[in-house]
Amino acid sequence: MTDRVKVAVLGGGSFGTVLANLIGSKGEQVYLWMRNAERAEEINRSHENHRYLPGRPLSENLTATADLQQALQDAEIVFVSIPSQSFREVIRQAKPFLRADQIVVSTTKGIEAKSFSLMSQILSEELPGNPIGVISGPNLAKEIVQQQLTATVIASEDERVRTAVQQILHCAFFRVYASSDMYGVELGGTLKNIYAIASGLSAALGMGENTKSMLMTRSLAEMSRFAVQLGANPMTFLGLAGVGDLIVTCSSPLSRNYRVGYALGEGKTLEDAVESLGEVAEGVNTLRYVKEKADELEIYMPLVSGLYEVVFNHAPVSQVAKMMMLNTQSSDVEFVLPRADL
Ligand SMILES: NC(=O)C1=CN([C@@H]2O[C@H](COP(=O)(O)OP(=O)(O)OC[C@H]3O[C@@H](n4cnc5c(N)ncnc54)[C@H](O)[C@@H]3O)[C@@H](O)[C@H]2O)C=CC1
Ligand SMILES: O=C(CO)COP(=O)(O)O
Repeated sequence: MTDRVKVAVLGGGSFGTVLANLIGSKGEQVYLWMRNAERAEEINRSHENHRYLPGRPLSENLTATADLQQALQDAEIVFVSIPSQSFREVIRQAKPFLRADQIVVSTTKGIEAKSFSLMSQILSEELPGNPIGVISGPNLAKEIVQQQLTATVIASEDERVRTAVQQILHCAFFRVYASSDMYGVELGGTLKNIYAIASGLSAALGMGENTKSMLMTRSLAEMSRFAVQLGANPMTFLGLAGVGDLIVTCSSPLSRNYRVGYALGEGKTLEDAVESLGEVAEGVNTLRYVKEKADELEIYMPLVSGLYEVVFNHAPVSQVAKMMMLNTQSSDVEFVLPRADL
């Protein structure tokens, strides 16, 4: 008999592989599910994911598989690391193999088209009986695989989920903090991708450190304004899943969203910028959906509106930036001085 926890990670891209490897390196048995059987075999043979993490040896406790049933049947915790566009489809494929006592945790930082659902909402709809949670925080896959110190947030209304995920993930280079604001934590990770594009763009255009700081701080104001309108707790944005993830994604060329912005700033087309990544950059679609939602709910989001014009309507950045700078005067922290009281 063994008391080792069995875990499944769905999605064999950058983050799924890094997460499975972290769990495996703690001595737990982990299945990494991917749709491509040849690639799974190759990972098991070489103990390396050449496509997403070349040159990084993976734990011997990690088994890659293209067989969903094999991955899921004994798992106590299932992490889902599938881009938002395919998230529901994969959950529906997994559903026949899942029992109601299995914990399901999303790592995905995106929004479903049309429904404007976050991944936790998809999980609640598709798996109403399962305990669910989300993780989010400053978690660049390529730094975690190098064991650079960082932390994440496990958010769930269910205390058992928070404790189980803290136990399975925490280690000397990865701390796991808890939250009960699942929606806020998830929105933080999702919305910051938009502002990472804006940051990459401004870096490519040679904007200074004052500009960068203003951009990040006003991004935080805008994100929390939007999230509060949608029912999240604004205090969540002071934590790792809010300001923590915003800082890293707006500062690092390891962020794919930042790189898309940078490429746009260098004059590449959106199609070229996205294609040259070869990985998902959730922020592009998120920008589209959040712009629509903000218009519908009449939420003031000047950065989203301005970036939307630049990315999708080819508006010149200088013109958009000038318009924003000369906009009506506003409040710094609107939880201190509400905009309506100006
Ligand atoms: N890479 C990172 O640093 C981090 C990523 N995330 C989030 O995790 C999610 C996944 O990101 P990455 O792994 O980085 O993306 P990625 O682009 O590196 O890999 C995505 C993986 O999903 C697979 N996939 C896509 N559609 C599928 C389908 N229908 N069925 C089966 N597999 C499918 C792809 O084949 C690929 O292996 C994203 O929402 C991202 O925002 C979260 C934290 C950090
Ligand atoms: O969410 C991330 C880091 O926390 C990864 O960001 P990108 O998807 O922009 O690479």
